Amino acid sequence: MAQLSYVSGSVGLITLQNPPVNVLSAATRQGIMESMKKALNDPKVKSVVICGQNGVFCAGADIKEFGPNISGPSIVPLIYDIEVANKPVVAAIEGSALGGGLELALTCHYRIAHSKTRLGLPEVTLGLLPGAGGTQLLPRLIGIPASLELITTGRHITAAEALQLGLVDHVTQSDTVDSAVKFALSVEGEPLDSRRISKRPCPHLPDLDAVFEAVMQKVRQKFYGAIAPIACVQAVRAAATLPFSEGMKREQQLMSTLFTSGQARALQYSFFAQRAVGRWSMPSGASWNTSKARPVHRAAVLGLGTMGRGITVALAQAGVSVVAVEIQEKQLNEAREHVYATLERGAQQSGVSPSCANITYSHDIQAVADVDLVIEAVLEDLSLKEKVFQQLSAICKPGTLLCSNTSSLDLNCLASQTKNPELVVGMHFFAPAHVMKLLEVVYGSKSSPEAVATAMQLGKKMGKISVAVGNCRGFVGNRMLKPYIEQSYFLLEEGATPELVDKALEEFGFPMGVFRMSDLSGLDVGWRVRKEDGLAEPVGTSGQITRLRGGRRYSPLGDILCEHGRFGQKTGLGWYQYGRPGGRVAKSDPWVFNLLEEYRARLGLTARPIDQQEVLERCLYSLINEGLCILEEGFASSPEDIDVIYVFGYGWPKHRGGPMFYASMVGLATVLERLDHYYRSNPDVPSLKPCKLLRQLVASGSPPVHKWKEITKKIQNRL
Ligand SMILES: C/C=C(\C)C(=O)SCCNC(=O)CCNC(=O)[C@H](O)C(C)(C)COP(=O)(O)OP(=O)(O)OC[C@H]1O[C@@H](n2cnc3c(N)ncnc32)[C@H](O)[C@@H]1OP(=O)(O)O
Repeated sequence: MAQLSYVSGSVGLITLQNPPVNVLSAATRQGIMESMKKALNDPKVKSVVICGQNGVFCAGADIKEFGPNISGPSIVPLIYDIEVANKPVVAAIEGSALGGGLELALTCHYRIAHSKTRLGLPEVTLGLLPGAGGTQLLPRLIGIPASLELITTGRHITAAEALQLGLVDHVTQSDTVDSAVKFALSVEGEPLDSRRISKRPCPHLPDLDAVFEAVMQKVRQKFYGAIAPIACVQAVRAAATLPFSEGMKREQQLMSTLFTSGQARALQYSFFAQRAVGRWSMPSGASWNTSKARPVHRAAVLGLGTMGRGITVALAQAGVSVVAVEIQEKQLNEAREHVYATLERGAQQSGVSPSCANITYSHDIQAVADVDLVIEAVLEDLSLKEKVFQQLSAICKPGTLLCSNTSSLDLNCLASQTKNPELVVGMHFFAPAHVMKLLEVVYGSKSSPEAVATAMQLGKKMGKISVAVGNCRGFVGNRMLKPYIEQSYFLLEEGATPELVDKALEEFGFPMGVFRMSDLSGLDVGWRVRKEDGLAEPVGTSGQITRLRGGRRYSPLGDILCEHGRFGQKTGLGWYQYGRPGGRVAKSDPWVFNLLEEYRARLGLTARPIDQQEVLERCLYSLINEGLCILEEGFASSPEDIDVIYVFGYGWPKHRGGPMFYASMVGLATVLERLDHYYRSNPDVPSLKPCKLLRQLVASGSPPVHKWKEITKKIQNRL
């Protein structure tokens, strides 16, 4: 797991060998310890170079080993043996130096990095802090403000930025190990005291208290409810105020609290879940490892509204050549300007040149004739989309993949309009499409595994986390949102206010509560769908209100708001008031309170006190229940798929893992008991009826999420 070899006469070369990313597993730690001892005891060796095999230095501790019983040597004493070494030790950094990998490099006396290396201390994203001395060493090397920023965000930086910060000594474009060996030879025999970072004082900061106060406030706001960023700030403060050995003790103290926390478990689960969704499968048995993606050199985007523009930007930024089509001349010109400005802004932020040359614009649908893949993003109207798919099928060259960005329509209806339904898949992007990480890749009953593989791969190329899902109403994300929103309306009917519901959800960790979120996305969108479904009937001011529709309880409150022209932020009025159309600051609106009072009076409903616990239980457990139904029916293949969708598309707080993981943390038996309780008092609300899978999981002793598959498989096989 770590190999010592001898090069250039006097250099001991220690190579970490733990593919794919040389994590510091027990065996690797043991290997480093033994190799280091051997090299230091060998009189022929005058200097040491540490590198990683296959072009990757080290991705840090092995996250899979985290738990109560870690075996093998601990990281901290192991890497400090390096710092105290009496021979110069040089880190040859390429690929990645992350977490414990960077801390290993920090205890070396010199750091040489390849220009393409990424460096960082991402422990905070795993619910931890850099607990192998990172919080004490980094501030001594690069100062407190820069360390606070890197440690509390976990951001990966380039070698160029690392050089600028003083984190590495040299950046090379050529062979990193060769450069490091030459460098090691050049410093053999030189004094090392000044190279030992732990011996340096932390650079003085005159307004220390003010800096830490401001950062703490920022962190509390930005990572609401997350404990790791706060511990990171506290640990860096120890570096600024305590001697090194005391600071290390404080780091360990803070780390031990984080290490066993539920938040750390959730975030580490999420790390592996993000990677697991790439190993997709379909009910037919087709999967990622049996299906080959086609290359997509040229793609078209059809319809340049908000979504189409975002998708165009994301494709261009991924280096795909794009044909952007919009039949309305005015909209086409606006889109061209918008896309150009967005690409320019993005290029300025990332320091690369904009990708505008990759895009051609047309108002003629014939322009898509020779592309490899089309993403349709026209208005969410079934008959319009059906017509577009007929046209695409006639125009495109044979084999072109036809994708729809629909968020709710039946993909099979669109596929049935084409000559080759196997080439049709959904690519459901989230607004803004060039920013949001999530992509739902939707397979219809005839979609080929090759089509799914191609859409998944294209998503990855666009920097998305792509999740393959089945074609049910609303797919996975929006389908689960329906009972969540429904419960929030029922809560208003029973006595809650939008403020109370939103506060409970925001304190849980959502960036916005359900009502503020609905105001942002536009209330008219759901209203249109409900009208198409025959649910939203005009209520007016004197009309009869029926709360039972299609045999189940229905709340027309959202429809009533729309009837008053209150569509949310865009009209300046929704569940809140925003001062002007397009305003963003939500203020309570007495009009809404009056409406709720009148509404309850008309229906003979008596408002009762509702607490935050009830809001959370009803909104979240009904959403979780729907997720479990989706798993039961096989429209998602694993709980990880659902959790990734919710964390990356719907603002579910990352440190709570996702709805499925959260349910397992709360206890599936508790979720079942509470749903049973609410369903008993609301028998006309089917989404509160616990699904079969939930009962079965509880009956099987509530296994952890990664074991659910054994049970879902059994249920799905019986369907
Ligand atoms: C205390 C805590 C200390 C001291 C720590 O060090 S905590 C760990 C800090 N390090 C990280 O958070 C780095 C995590 N890894 C990554 O960011 C990326 O994997 C990467 C940038 C290093 C490489 O990215 P990429 O090339 O896209 O590859 P994958 O992400 O797909 O990874 C390949 C497989 O390696 C597994 N992996 C990666 N890092 C770790 C790790 N630290 N521990 C355990 N396993 C790791 C990853 O899950 C992939 O495995 P499979 O999913 O393919 O089985």
